Amino acid sequence: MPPKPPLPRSLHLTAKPAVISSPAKTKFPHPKPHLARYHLEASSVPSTFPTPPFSPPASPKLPARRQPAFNPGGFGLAGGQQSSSSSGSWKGKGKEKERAIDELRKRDEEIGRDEMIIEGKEGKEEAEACYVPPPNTLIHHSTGPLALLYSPEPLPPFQIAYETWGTLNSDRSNAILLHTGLSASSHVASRGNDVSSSTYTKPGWWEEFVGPSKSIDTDKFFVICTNVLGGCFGSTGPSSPYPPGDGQTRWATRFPLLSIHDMTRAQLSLLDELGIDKLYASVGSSMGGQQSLSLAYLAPERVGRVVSISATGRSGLGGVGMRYAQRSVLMSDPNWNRGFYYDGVPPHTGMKLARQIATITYRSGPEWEQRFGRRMLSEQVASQQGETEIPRLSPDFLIETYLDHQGERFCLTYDANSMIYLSKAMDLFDMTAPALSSLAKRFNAVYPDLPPFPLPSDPPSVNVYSPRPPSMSESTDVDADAVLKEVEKQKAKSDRFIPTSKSPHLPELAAGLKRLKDIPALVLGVQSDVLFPVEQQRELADALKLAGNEQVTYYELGGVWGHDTFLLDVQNVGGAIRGFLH
Ligand SMILES: CC(=O)SCCNC(=O)CCNC(=O)[C@H](O)C(C)(C)COP(=O)(O)OP(=O)(O)OC[C@H]1O[C@@H](n2cnc3c(N)ncnc32)[C@H](O)[C@@H]1OP(=O)(O)O
Repeated sequence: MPPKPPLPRSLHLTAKPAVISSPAKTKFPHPKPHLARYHLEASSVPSTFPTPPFSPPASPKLPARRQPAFNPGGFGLAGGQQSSSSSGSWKGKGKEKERAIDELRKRDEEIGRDEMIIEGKEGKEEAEACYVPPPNTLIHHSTGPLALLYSPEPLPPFQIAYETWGTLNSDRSNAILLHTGLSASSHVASRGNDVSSSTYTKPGWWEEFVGPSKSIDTDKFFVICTNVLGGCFGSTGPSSPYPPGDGQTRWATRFPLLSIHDMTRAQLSLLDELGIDKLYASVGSSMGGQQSLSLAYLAPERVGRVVSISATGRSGLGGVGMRYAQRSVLMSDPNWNRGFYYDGVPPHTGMKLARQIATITYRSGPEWEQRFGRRMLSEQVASQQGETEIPRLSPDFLIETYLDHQGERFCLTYDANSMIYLSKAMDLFDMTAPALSSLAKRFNAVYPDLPPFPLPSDPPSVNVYSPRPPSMSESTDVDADAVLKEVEKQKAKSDRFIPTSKSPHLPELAAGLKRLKDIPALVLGVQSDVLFPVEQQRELADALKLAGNEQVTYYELGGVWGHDTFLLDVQNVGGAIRGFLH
């Protein structure tokens, strides 16, 4: 058995106040082998990059199509007329369609991206081929509809795609549920479902973290990862058939607005099917960290440990603004067509630009200083040809070509509507007591017969899977005074507590997280993260402690990888998880 990776040396277990690790110690050059090949000779510029002069991509002319009523919240079925007519929107317009596809193909050939070109057969939705779930994905079918927090209409019976690694032990006590970030599939690692016989060896997005003897050791744990509700890799989402079972067309923006709590309630349905009463741990990064906290809130008795990496207890407005900018550029691509693009050409340009903005929030300026400096493509071309360098308007700084490449690589591999819905769900995430109470109030009033959405002050026995306690049946009103009183109580406590966080929201977040007070928690943040800044990590860790949780482990990492550190830093992030789980 290979030796276990050592525990990170640069990490500090947080005493009170939190100890901050010394600033960036990340080794550079970048340790990833495939980057090593990205030297600065012009010859190493990826062939996928357009060569100068850079001509603006021609927008394929789409045939006019009936515009569905825009209905992003999914309330009612205003866009429903689309369902019968949309697949026919290309009908009788074969030439126009061919021309549009030809133009797209020409453009893709120009930039050497022919392998990504839409492979759709005549009459088949082209976008579909690009985001199929991994072949070994398992599907959980819910037994009933899912009542949603922001919609008066429940989601009809849904499905959740998932993969597993390792073996569930006889008392079903070794299960770890991994929650993904925004755009990932359930494919965390290769050889899922049955390690010994699985031949599906494509590396997953946490390949170095999950496996036999790795940080999340599949010799010891039974690991489950789902594609999130609203995603596009096998779980029900905006690209799923609508009406369900009909298969004629897609939900598109008729899909109801989702909350992170809806996603985790959908996961509970899978845990029920697998017969797992209590998880050994709920682990997630970024949006996955939000899910991890949500699950622990909704079902504290079912979560043995909670891990939140580069996430937050309440979405900060810096992140909300950046995600809004991404959605704005995407939605202004005419091909987005108010979300009804499944029978036509997908919003390639909008997705590409949105991903460029996203990438800026995933990494960091200091990383790019080290990785690219102020070097330019024109410099390389000129030096190769013995000419004087002339800067270009088109992407020239290597950071520009990098962002261009990231956008290009992503834009047809993920569903634009899934991106919009999940990014909005991240924005809406707020675990402060007033926010949770108002969600509970709305949900419990709309669904008086269902198990309740718990109030922050409820004991663990009040949860989203047990019958509504009789005491709650009389009134679904939230006692606003009680919420305020709890916040005041936390405020008074915070005078005696020495927090590292300067957040004015600490007392209300602590009041919201009271249900997690008995669950050992790992909170990990990264100093160079601009999306979920380290202040939000301190806020979360401090709020948990203020709520009475005496088992909070807090790590703050240096390094330049920003938000994506959770995908890259196997030693420190992986080591912290391993130490916490054992
Ligand atoms: C919000 C949430 O909930 S979660 C968000 C999480 N983050 C993400 O989704 C981002 C996902 N990131 C990735 O997928 C990354 O590829 C990682 C983290 C897996 C690996 O990162 P790195 O090893 O640093 O590679 P990175 O992707 O940055 O760069 C490598 C690619 O860029 C290309 N590249 C590097 N420099 C340049 C450049 N100057 N110009 C053009 N292309 C470049 C390389 O050729 C390579 O291309 P390829 O992947 O097509 O072979």
